[in-house]
Amino acid sequence: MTATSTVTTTSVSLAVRDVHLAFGANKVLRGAHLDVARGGTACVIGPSGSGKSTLLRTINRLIEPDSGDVLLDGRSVLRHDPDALRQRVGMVFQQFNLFPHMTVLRNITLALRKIKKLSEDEAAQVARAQLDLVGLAAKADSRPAHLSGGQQQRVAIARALALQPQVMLFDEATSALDPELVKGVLGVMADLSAGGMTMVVVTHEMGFAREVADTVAFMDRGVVLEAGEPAAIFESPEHPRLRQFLSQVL
Ligand SMILES: Nc1ncnc2c1ncn2[C@@H]1O[C@H](COP(=O)(O)OP(=O)(O)OP(=O)(O)O)[C@@H](O)[C@H]1O
Repeated sequence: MTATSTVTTTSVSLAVRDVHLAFGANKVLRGAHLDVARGGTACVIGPSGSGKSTLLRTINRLIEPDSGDVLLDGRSVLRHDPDALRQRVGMVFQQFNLFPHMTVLRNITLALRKIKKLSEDEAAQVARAQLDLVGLAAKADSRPAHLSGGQQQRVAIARALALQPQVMLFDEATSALDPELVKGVLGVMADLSAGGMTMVVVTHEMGFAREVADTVAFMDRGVVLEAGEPAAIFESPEHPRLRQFLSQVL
C-alpha cells in the first residue's frame, strides 16, 4: 500500500510565527513558532495541555490566533477565506467524524460534490481511487459502524486527501484506536509523508516521530521550547523540560 500518488498537488512550506492565543485568562499559546519545509513532516510532541491541538487548529483557522501569523509558502493564511484555506489544509482528528448514516463512499464524495463541484461519477471515481490507496477499496459500500476504528480513520484520511490538500494536519489521529489498529494508520501516514506531503502531526507515538519526522517540535506551556531533527531531540535533548518529558514517555 502506498500513498505516493495521492500527492497530486504541489506541497507548500508552512511557518507558524509568534502565535499567541488566550481562552479567557488561560494563555494557551504564548509565542509559538514552527517551520515545516515543503514536503516535510513535523511531529509536535509535549505534555497534555501544552497547546499542541490548539496550535494545529490555528493553522487552518479553526481557531483564530490573537496575534502572530501562519504562512503557506510565505503567504499569510489570514488573507484566505477560511473555507478556501481548509481545502488547501486537510485535517484528521482523533475522532474520525464520519457520517454514520452514509456509506464510506458517500462520506468521501459528499465534499467532492459540494466543494469541488464534481459530478457523481467523477466524485465516485476519485473516492474509489483514494480508498484503494488506504487499502479499503472493498469497503466503499459499507457503513462506518461496520468498520474497525483503524479502518474508519483510514477513511477519514482518504476523505481529507480526496480534496487534494497541500498540507495535512493530524491531531492525535491514532490516540482513540486499539493498539493493534494503530500500525495500519501510522503506515498510511508514513507513506503520505514519504510521498512528499507537507504534514504537521500532533502525536504521542514517539516511534513514529523518530522514524518519519524531519522535524520534531517539543511544546511546553504554549511555546515550542525545542525543535530539531529527531536524532537531536531524542538523543541529545538540550532543555531540561524536554529531558524530563522524554524520561517519562520513553
Ligand atoms: N475551546 C477551548 N476553550 C477553552 N479552553 C480551551 C479550548 N481548547 C483548549 N483549551 C485549553 O487550552 C489548553 C491547551 O489545550 P490543547 O488541547 O491545545 O492541549 P494539548 O497539548 O493538545 O493537550 P493533549 O495532549 O491533552 O490533547 C488546555 O488548558 C485546554 O483546557
